Amino acid sequence: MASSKISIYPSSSSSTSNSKPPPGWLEYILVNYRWVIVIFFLLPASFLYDIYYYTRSWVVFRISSAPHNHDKKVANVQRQVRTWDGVAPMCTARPGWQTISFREGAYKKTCHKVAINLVDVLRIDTKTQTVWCEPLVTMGQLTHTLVELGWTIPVVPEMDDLTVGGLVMGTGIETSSHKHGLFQHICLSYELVLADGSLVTCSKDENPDLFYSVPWSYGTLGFLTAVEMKIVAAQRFVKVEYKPCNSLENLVSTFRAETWKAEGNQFVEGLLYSLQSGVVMTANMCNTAEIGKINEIGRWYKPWFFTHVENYLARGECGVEYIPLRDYYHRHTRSIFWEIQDIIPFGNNVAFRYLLGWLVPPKVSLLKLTQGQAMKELYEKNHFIQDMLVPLDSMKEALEVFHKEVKIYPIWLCPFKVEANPGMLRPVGGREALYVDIGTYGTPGVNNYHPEETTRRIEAFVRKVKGFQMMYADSYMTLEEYREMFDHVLYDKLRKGMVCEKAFPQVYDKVNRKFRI
Ligand SMILES: Cc1cc2nc3c(=O)[nH]c(=O)nc-3n(C[C@H](O)[C@H](O)[C@H](O)COP(=O)(O)OP(=O)(O)OC[C@H]3O[C@@H](n4cnc5c(N)ncnc54)[C@H](O)[C@@H]3O)c2cc1C
Ligand SMILES: NC(=O)C1=CN([C@@H]2O[C@H](COP(=O)(O)OP(=O)(O)OC[C@H]3O[C@@H](n4cnc5c(N)ncnc54)[C@H](OP(=O)(O)O)[C@@H]3O)[C@@H](O)[C@H]2O)C=CC1
Ligand SMILES: CC(C)=CCC[C@@H](C)[C@H]1CC[C@H]2C3=C(CC[C@]12C)[C@@]1(C)CC[C@H](O)C[C@@H]1CC3
Repeated sequence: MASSKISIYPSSSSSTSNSKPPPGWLEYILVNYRWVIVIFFLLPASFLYDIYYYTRSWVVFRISSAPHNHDKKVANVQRQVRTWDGVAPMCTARPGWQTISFREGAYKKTCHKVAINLVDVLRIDTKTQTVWCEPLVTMGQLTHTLVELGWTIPVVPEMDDLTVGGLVMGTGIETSSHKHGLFQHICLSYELVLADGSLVTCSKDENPDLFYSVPWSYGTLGFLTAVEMKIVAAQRFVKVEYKPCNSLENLVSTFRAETWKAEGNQFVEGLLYSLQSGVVMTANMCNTAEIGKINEIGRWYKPWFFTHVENYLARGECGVEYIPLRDYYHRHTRSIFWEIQDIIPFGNNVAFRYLLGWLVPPKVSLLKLTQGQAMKELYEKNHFIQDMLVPLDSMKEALEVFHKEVKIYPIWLCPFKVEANPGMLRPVGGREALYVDIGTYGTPGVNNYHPEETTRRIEAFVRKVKGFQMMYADSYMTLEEYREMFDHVLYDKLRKGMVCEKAFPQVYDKVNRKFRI
């Protein structure tokens, strides 16, 4: 069972078990007792960091100073671009350790850095049901602001430190994506500073080529300075129905049927605990709840969500619960999906939860900053973090491939639709199509795991079924393979037309494993 596997270290059967213990006492502690550093340093630091930023955002939003300052801050970005010396290409000055990505880009060391200090929610318009925000606004900050006012965005990628800018320039997904699409599909317009320092706005109707090329371009067409997004009414609870499945066929058919349902099922999610067992969850927002069925899973003493779901499987019972909306959005936040098992092995122990659960999780950025070389290498050799997006019709085959290649459980399953729009992401068959995100995070349970070769085999499978790879993870594709997976026609045209070639790196040189440290 998933909850028993709590080590990133090679299992005795693993072929990578030749990694030697690292030298130095600090590295020894970091590798063998990482939880000491996490509990005594990272958790308090994460807590203080959150308090500072939440207080600041709250004050700024209340005194409404952000809209006024926005123009000045954008002018500063324009000034930096206009005075760029033209030698090294440009990227944002956000340090690599701060990002929610498995690695840091090597280009951050060589590129000319442009500071984008744009961190605020600008305007919420409940009449037009839109919100304007700056690119460094985080998911936690945005939904915190919106939910208090009775609103939310239709797709809330749930790790709270993900930024609007990162999600627009890369991509974002959540369990409502089968209805609303990816994060970029809930965006109505973007404001950008281009390579020549000009400020443009783009939408479906204004500069549509740019609008459709921004997603998945990773900051290689211009600097994002504001985003306009749809908002929808928030309700108090999410009614979640848990459906345990005891065969792969049953799980796949239940998951697909629930995703295809025209009515209801605002959220659909699957957690697979072995190749033959998992739980499909369907959910809808509501304002009232049945007595005795409310579960505030966000409370600090509650068990990790994936272990809670596993109980339905163990009992073999369907179930219904009413989860407060923000607790639902956060359901995998406290346990960083299931990655926290490796970091605080006793984190789900009831005593720990009651005593220190309120401080969890440590910030991903601080974990990255303090992991050291030895820990980084251990993760590199013995850990696999990937989200592969495959057409729903290929779901069963894909899960079998993952089982053969890495055998990691739980697996996160999240359906989403890809609209037939121009841009990097062309749906299979050229028409709107449903896909599933297969999220695999953990220590491979196979003997022959090799980071590059195994990932390359999985990437080849994903290309074969006309799927996509999420680029925050390590991608080992060649340039030709990458261009086969992502349609570069419009992107190339814009890069030429907007003189981006000298101004920004090409996207492959930012996202490929070769260009990461
Ligand atoms: C000093 C202290 C005392 C506490 N006492 C209690 C108590 O008495 N009872 C109790 O139930 N709990 C208590 N808690 C724990 C608290 O309830 C948990 O931290 C809970 O998980 C967070 O709920 P919240 O709604 O307050 O979220 P917040 O504190 O607002 O947010 C927690 C984290 O989630 C992120 N986040 C917020 N909204 C979203 C969203 N929509 N999507 C993604 N990320 C988001 C934030 O960025 C933040 O990092 C305490 C915590 C502290 C620090
Ligand atoms: N649930 C989900 O959907 C999840 C999504 N992710 C992934 O995480 C990433 C987002 O992480 P986050 O830390 O927020 O973002 P990052 O800082 O990692 O940024 C991602 C990319 O967007 C570019 N970018 C960010 N802001 C701007 C801007 N203002 N102008 C131009 N380019 C910009 C960055 O450029 P530069 O390199 O120049 O800084 C970088 O290439 C996405 O790639 C997403 O796919 C990860 C986990 C979960
Ligand atoms: C829901 C989707 C689409 C993706 C979720 C991905 C996350 C589970 C990973 C994204 C970045 C990952 C990192 C780690 C754990 C898993 C992620 C959060 C670490 C914190 C693991 C410990 C290492 O020392 C640092 C890693 C940084 C990135």
